[in-house]
Amino acid sequence: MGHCYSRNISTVDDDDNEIPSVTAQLQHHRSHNNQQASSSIPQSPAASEVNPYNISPFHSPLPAGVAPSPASTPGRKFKWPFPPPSPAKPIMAALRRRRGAAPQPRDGPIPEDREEVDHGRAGGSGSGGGIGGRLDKNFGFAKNFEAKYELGKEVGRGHFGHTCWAKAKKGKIKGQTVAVKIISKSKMTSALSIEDVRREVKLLKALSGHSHMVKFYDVFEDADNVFVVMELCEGGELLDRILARGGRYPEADAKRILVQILSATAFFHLQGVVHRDLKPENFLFTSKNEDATLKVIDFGLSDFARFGNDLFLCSTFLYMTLPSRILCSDLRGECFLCGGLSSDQRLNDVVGSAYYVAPEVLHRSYSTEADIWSIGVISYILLCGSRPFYGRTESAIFRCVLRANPNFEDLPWPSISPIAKDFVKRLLNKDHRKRMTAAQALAHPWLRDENPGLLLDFSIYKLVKSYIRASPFRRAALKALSKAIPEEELVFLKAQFMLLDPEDGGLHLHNFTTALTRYATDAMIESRLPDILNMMQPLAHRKLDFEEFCAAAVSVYQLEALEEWEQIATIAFDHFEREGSRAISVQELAEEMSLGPNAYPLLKDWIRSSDGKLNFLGYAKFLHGVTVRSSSSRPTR
Ligand SMILES: Nc1ncnc2c1ncn2[C@@H]1O[C@H](COP(=O)(O)OP(=O)(O)OP(=O)(O)O)[C@@H](O)[C@H]1O
Ligand SMILES: [Ca+2]
Ligand SMILES: [Ca+2]
Ligand SMILES: [Ca+2]
Ligand SMILES: [Ca+2]
Repeated sequence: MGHCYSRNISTVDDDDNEIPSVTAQLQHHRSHNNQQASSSIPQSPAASEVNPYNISPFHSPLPAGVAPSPASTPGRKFKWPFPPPSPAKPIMAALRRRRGAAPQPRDGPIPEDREEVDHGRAGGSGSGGGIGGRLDKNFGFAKNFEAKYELGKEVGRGHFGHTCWAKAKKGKIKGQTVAVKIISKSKMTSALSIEDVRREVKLLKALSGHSHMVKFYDVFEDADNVFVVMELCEGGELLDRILARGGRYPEADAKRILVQILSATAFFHLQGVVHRDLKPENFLFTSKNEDATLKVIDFGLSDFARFGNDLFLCSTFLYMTLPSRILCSDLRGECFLCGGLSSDQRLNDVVGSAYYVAPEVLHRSYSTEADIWSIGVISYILLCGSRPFYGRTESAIFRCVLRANPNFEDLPWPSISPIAKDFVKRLLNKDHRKRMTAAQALAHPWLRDENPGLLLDFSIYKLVKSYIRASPFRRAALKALSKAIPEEELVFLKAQFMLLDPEDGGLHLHNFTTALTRYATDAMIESRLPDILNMMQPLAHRKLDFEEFCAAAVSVYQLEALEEWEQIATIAFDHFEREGSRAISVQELAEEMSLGPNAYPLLKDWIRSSDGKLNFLGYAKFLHGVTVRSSSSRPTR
């Protein structure tokens, strides 16, 4: 228990001495699938000895004898068990306990009962959807699917639906072959699951124009199903290609894949959308060609990003569910479970496949950075053929995600370029605030040359918003910091500045608005981005020149993750000391940081007794808007 290690896809399992031939594996796989289809009897431990999942290089996260999910894609050459996308068990178990029901075993099989788990969300009862209740499953979609399309064979299957080949009988795309994802209404057993399907269709439609998003054509329904008609991607899943190669990509090939993944991600993040289920099964190639275009699919777990209003889980709650001491000491703020919300209000969803799930998804609210983590996991797998976080059970994987540092020492890492390693590490930072954004990742020196062009980074908006709403003292601190920004980051900031189309050397509010409008889809309109723009109102009456833009748009957390942080902070502090010359009291400082009197003892240490100014330590902490645990309120970010 608690062992964290990554696995080599192309090597033998400790427990097995020989790798069976590919054909043998396939035969095992087929017979296993048949077995599953013909009988629902759980496998005995004896049966698991011949279970092909035991020889899978992707180790089953399920305990011995527990059959993996039946979801499988026909025609797939290799099929290793990936867990279903809902590591919701810990939260559900804790809720049950809170309601006085018996706890469920912590390391039991991953729940397949989607109806109960409901994508990891609690609160079905609160939202009016109960099993067997009268749910309105009418979406208002067209009803004449059969008149327009001729359905062919199945091309893929997931936990929520299966996808078939089809041919358009009439209309604009007459004669064209398409893919149809068929989602059964019988699986929609709560208002939330219906809402999820509605949102999946809405997002697919809104994001459809981008070159790395699957193209949406049409949507229909009948009494039993919803039919989502989209572009047919004939090249199969990225997962299959990774497996076919034994998991290792030469850097040049990995880069080609990642640039496509990241440009799609930068695009939907700019729209205010988080995918939440980025994994190699959810990227498809348009054709069988080696250099086929990659497309993102499956917005079934997606949602609009929440910006800056994080909710917190308390350590007691987490201690019950994920026994990790790191979590407890790390948590700050108010728990949304104990902090007065009733338990039938919606939890922050815990979604995404276990292997790709970001630490903050496991311990608090999260946003677009969680997708970046998943891309970090994919990058790691592409480059070295192993998973960075591995465990035999779902909670073992989670512990590993929370505690373990991925291995960058063993083979083949010594042969991988340091710049590629730096790239992966900057995606897999456990602190979501220190991770690169998708637009930054595309500008990283490892990818820069592959890159078709820089993209507007939505996170700039968040940073500028908090800068212009910060106190003058804090802005002065950030201005001092901007004098010490390393060249690499300056290049990125300059590019973002130019993308915002400055006038007479500076940016006005309308430059920010116009730049967003240029890229806006229907998704953006429904997202929180318009709220952020509203909060930038103070910029209507002034202008940010490049120097001040740097102070506003630099991420202190990201700088702090750099090896040179100490030097950067020292240079910045020297500037600040010269310019921020006024003496401050503890009360003033607490006010600047919106902290209560509880924080006074701590803030005292930040102020030099000789002259009442911030000391170096205080300056560095002040820059981060550090959270003081004992204080009654949190600073705004
Ligand atoms: N446009 C498409 N073209 C070709 N195949 C597709 C297309 N869309 C989906 N598929 C196939 O169907 C599979 C399932 O689709 P999708 O991921 O949308 O379903 P799901 O039930 O939401 O899956 P999950 O279990 O990951 O939530 C995909 O992994 C892929 O193999
Ligand atoms: Ca459900
Ligand atoms: Ca699948
Ligand atoms: Ca999927
Ligand atoms: Ca899905």
